[in-house]
Amino acid sequence: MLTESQLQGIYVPVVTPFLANEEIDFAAYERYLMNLLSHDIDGLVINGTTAEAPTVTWDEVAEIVRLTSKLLRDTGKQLPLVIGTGTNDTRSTIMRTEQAAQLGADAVLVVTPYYSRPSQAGILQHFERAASVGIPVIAYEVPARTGIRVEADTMRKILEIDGVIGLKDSSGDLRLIRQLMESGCSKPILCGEDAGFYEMLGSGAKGGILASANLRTSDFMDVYRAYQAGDTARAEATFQSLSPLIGLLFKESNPTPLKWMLARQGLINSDAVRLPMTGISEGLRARLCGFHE
Ligand SMILES: O=C(O)C1=N[C@H](C(=O)O)C[C@H](O)C1
Repeated sequence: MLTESQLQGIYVPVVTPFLANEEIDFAAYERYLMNLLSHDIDGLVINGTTAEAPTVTWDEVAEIVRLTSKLLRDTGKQLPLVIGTGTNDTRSTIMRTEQAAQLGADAVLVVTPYYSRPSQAGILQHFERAASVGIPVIAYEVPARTGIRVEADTMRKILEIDGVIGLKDSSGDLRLIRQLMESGCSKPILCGEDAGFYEMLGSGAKGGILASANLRTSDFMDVYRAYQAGDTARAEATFQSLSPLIGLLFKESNPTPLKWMLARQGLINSDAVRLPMTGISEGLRARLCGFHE
């Protein structure tokens, strides 16, 4: 089980490679994951936004988790495995959280319940119930996707729940992390808004869950490690060198640009996504072509 103090560094959210018939391409996933594991990353996130959680079934998630655990065992790597279990329904979130625990997850990622637009009290209870399952919970605030904003005071209360070990903050600005730090929050906050990673480190983030770190992984690690070592000049310069790529990866909905780049580099076989996601535009392709690892 993941502890608060272990929730730091660069956690990479994995993609779900598909075949042309939209089935999961497990062989490609294996190749892609082995490459990722050759880097010194701090953790993996399965079934995040980057994995296309809305269109991947729970049975498929379970298969991906089993394969990932096997590859971790085979390579002797001991990396924390975080599984996304949050939905907009508290009961199904609890069920998935229980199943994630059975699958051997070290923690679960629970997104703010989207679509229903619950009250702040409802959001708090949602996290209380998820945490009551007994596996560590990382709260995930991503208002651009959920359509609802968790108030700083509610988030403070969520982070005070026993069993909630930290926050992935994809709110898109520094207000939430600053308010939480000012209120004395001691639980780790990880950046989930790639373009703001360096600034969030400066505001107290303990690392990031960053889709872009699937590419130029060593450079992302370098930003984090240099920052931790006090070499902010190096961290900032390396991050600046990553910024144009990050900008393009989020020009269209994540993970479609990322999958296109991974396929281009031969790390997965195809950039296929499941509808309603569609492939990237010709214009973005042309711009991404300019990037080489
Ligand atoms: O899958 C994730 O975890 C992430 N999703 C975010 C998003 O697509 O909104 C981006 C972040 O890099 C990680």
